[in-house]
Amino acid sequence: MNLFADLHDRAKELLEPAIHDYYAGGAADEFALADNENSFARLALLPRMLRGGPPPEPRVDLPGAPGAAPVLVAPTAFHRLAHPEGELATARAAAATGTVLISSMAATTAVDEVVAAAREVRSDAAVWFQLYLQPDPEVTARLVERAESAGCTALVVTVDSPVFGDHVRDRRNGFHDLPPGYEAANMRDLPGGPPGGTRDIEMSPEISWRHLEVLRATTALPVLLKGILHPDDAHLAVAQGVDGIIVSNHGGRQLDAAPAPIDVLPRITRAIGGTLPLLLDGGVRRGTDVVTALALGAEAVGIGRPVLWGLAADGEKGVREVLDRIGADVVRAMALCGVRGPDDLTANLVVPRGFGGLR
Ligand SMILES: Cc1cc2nc3c(=O)[nH]c(=O)nc-3n(C[C@H](O)[C@H](O)[C@H](O)COP(=O)(O)O)c2cc1C
Ligand SMILES: CCCCCCC(=O)C(=O)O
Repeated sequence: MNLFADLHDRAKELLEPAIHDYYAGGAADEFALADNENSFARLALLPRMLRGGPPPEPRVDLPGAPGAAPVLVAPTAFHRLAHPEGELATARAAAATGTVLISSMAATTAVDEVVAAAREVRSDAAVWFQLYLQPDPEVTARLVERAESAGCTALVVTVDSPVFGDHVRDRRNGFHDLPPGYEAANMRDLPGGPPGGTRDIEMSPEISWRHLEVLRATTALPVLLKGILHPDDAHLAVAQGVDGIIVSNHGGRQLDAAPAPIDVLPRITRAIGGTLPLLLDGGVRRGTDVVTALALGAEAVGIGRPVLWGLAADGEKGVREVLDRIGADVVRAMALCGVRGPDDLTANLVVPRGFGGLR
């Protein structure tokens, strides 16, 4: 049971089983997928009492997103498979709640339309563009131009996908391609693609820090890396001058042996905390999960699947419900912990659950 269980149930009723499985599934034995939520359940919060003060107002300053909610919409692919309005519905709901939307390169709606939908609702809505670096730098450059001219305020480069994870459910269901009538709309009219058609997204083990250097030389937008788990990579990211890190195991969809992000966050915070913004995603399902991640060094967190469940259950209204629920739950969790906002959250509020009472 979590804050979104009813929306997941409704989404499961409405979605084609193979599409539900694509969204819900993880890689291989789904150990990482399960661990993402279970690791939060293994942590407890030590609340402070009688602190006085106004109700918490959780807002954070992020690259290209001042005063944002501390919960972001993580990039997820193919929203039109969940609802006919797809990414447009997600964008409107995110904008209405002051939530940063990280729009996936694998969206079924082009990024300029996504940003326009968000900005119709709120003129300063922050949309970041998620990017898989492509082996052909010309293709990457064209995608970056698209994101820039759409008005995205940051780029999120996903670095955990040198190959696609082994999605066992998709194999079993024969779900390998987008069904007819859908396209990865950002991949239209790119070099090497079919004339007037969409190019495949390539995941390639060739991609290295050198590609990132080239990218950073071609854009003035802040660049965050998504999918860092090893503290040594966090050091390298700092040395490269990136603008932020999202600690993530891709929702358990890539390396199944990867640890839960919340379990490695303290090491990454110790390694590089304070030098650049750290974000986290994977398994965040309650306000207390958000508070735990912020206490352990994250500035903000992303949620992936719950947004898809809201979208499938009730379009824009359903996504809004998800973002409103988690927003209110964060305020409640902070108030119950006796903190006024993210700045009051420190690692000594977090203890292992069942930590031994008087010991
Ligand atoms: C159906 C689905 C599609 C995803 N597509 C992308 C994507 O296009 N790009 C990306 O960087 N991450 C993608 N992710 C990973 C999410 O950004 C995020 O890391 C993960 O969903 C967070 O975990 P959660 O779903 O437990 O909240 C996807 C995840 C799911 C479930
Ligand atoms: C080769 C298709 C790329 C789609 C990527 C979507 C994704 O990241 C996922 O986890 O699914």
